[in-house]
This record gives sequence, structure tokens and C-alpha cells, in this order.
Amino acid sequence: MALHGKVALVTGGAQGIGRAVAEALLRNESKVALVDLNTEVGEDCKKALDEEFGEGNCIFIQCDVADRGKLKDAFDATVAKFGKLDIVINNAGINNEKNWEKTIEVNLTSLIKGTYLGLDHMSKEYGKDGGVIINVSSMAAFLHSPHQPVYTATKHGVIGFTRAMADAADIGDYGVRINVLCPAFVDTPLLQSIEQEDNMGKFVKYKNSFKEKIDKYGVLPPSKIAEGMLRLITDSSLNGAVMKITCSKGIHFHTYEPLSA
Ligand SMILES: NC(=O)C1=CN([C@@H]2O[C@H](COP(=O)(O)OP(=O)(O)OC[C@H]3O[C@@H](n4cnc5c(N)ncnc54)[C@H](O)[C@@H]3O)[C@@H](O)[C@H]2O)C=CC1
Ligand SMILES: CCCCCC(=O)/C=C/[C@H]1C=CC(=O)[C@@H]1CCCCCCC(=O)O
Repeated sequence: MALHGKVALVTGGAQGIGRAVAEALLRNESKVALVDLNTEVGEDCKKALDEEFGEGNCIFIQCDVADRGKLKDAFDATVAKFGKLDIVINNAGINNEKNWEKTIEVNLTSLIKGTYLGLDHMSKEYGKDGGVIINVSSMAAFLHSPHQPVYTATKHGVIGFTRAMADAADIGDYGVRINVLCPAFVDTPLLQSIEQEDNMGKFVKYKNSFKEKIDKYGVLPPSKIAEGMLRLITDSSLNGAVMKITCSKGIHFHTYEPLSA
């Protein structure tokens, strides 16, 4: 898939990984809708991106992805503004073991909803032109930690859902590829949350061992995640792919046993 003239919707697009992905898409002449909860950060981000890439290529839509009606409205508003949808990045995520129900809602339930809304707008099943969906998981889906059990569960869930949907898209001839990206530690505001009792609750007592892991494995720049994301978007051979990005191995793919049945 060439990126020129494509229309992308990025949840959690106002900062961190989402913003880096939005920048990379704009650099490649796509149009981008930043869908984010945080109005202040979202407006600042849009202003900076307008200055760098020119006005009219990017919109900010304030939206809590956990609000089903508002998420649907955000997809509709993106299509109303840019005329179509080609790329959906379900990236918004939180790290909150205290309000763990919200973590499931944002990291998993809303990502499922975002995938279905993406298919509504892109699947050939509904007479649309096809596209690509990338769901953001984490290396926490492979290397679990006692520090974030529910976060870890949601990221496992993202991989299972995405791989099953990728098979459904293939068998159903949706014309939509669906892939998953699993970063290790990335230098974003989310990483600060691991030290905060408000986020971690009783698991905050494990913060020192978690920080030791960060020191041991290193921290990736958001631009490296954007690089992997563009590969998942543009390589038309990839469907159901599980990309991992770590400091030691860089961008690589998880491999699975072939299906036995
Ligand atoms: N930073 C890291 O070390 C890693 C992050 N990830 C995943 O990458 C994704 C992005 O994370 P970061 O950029 O690091 O986080 P971040 O906290 O820097 O940015 C997340 C963005 O999502 C937005 N957001 C949060 N809840 C939302 C909601 N309910 N509705 C709409 N927007 C919402 C925030 O306002 C923020 O702009 C997440 O899914 C996270 O789990 C995965 C592995 C490592
Ligand atoms: C605030 C959320 C941050 C979550 C980041 C994450 O992905 C966490 C993963 C860790 C949980 C336990 C671990 O050991 C994970 C470390 C992942 C890094 C693995 C790198 C391996 C390598 O370099 O080969």
C-alpha cells in the first residue's frame, strides 16, 4: 500500500507512540485524524503538525475511545472530512491496575470496537475499498510481570483477537489486512505510570524490579515504533502478523506453530 493520499485514524494520537505514527504518516503524505481523550495535548499536537506538514492534512477529534457512540462519531467525522478511510491504528492504551476495569475497557474492549468500526468503513463485505488495521499490544504479552497483571492480560487479548480477525478477514475476503505490533519499553509519558500508586495500586511495591527490567532491556524511541508501524501498513503480504520491537533485536516477527486443525 502506498501512503500518498491515504486517510488514517489514530487513537491515542496526541502524544507518545500515536503522535510518532501520525508524524510518519503525514511525512508520507497521508491525511490523519488524531482521536484522543486529552483536548489540551490534542490541540497542541495538531497545531505543531499543521506547522510542520501544512494545514488541512490533520484533524484532532476529542474522544474517549471507551464511549461507543463517540468512537463511532469519530470514525464518521474522519470520513466526512477526508472522504474515505484506509488505515486504522488502534493505539490508545492505559496502565492502571487500580481501576483495572477501565484498563480492560480502553486497552481491549475499545480496540475491538475500533476494529469493527474500521471494518464498517473499509471492508469489501460492505462494499468498501479495503484497507489496513494495526492493533497495538506490547511485549508484556510475551514476557509477563507481577507488576501489571491486568495490563498484561489485555495485551494478550489484543494478540488473540487480532490474529483471529485477520483469519476472518482473509477467509471472508474483506480486503482488509489486520496486524498487531508489540513494542518493548518506549520513551513516552505512559512509562512514568509504573512508579505511581494511583496507577499501580498495591502492585506499586514491585516498581523497583520493573525499573531494573527497563535498565536491563533499554528504552526505545517512539520513532522506532513508527518505523515498524509503517512496515505493517505498507507491506501488502502481511496479515495476522505479530511484530515485536525490542532494543536487542530491533523490528522482528513472532513465529507460531502451524495450525494443527
Ligand atoms: N510506552 C511503552 O513503553 C509501551 C506502550 N505500549 C502501548 O502503546 C500504546 C500507546 O502508548 P504510549 O504512547 O506509550 O502512551 P501515552 O500515554 O504516551 O499516550 C497514550 C495516548 O492515548 C490517549 N488515551 C488514553 N486513554 C484514552 C481514551 N480512553 N480515549 C482516547 N485516548 C486515550 C492519551 O490521552 C494519550 O494521548 C498503548 O496501547 C500502550 O499500551 C506498548 C508497549 C510499551
Ligand atoms: C507502562 C507500560 C509499559 C509496558 C511495556 C512493556 O512492554 C512491558 C513489558 C515487560 C513486562 C515484563 C518484561 O520483562 C517485559 C519487558 C519487555 C522487554 C523485552 C526485551 C527483550 C529483548 O530485548 O530481547
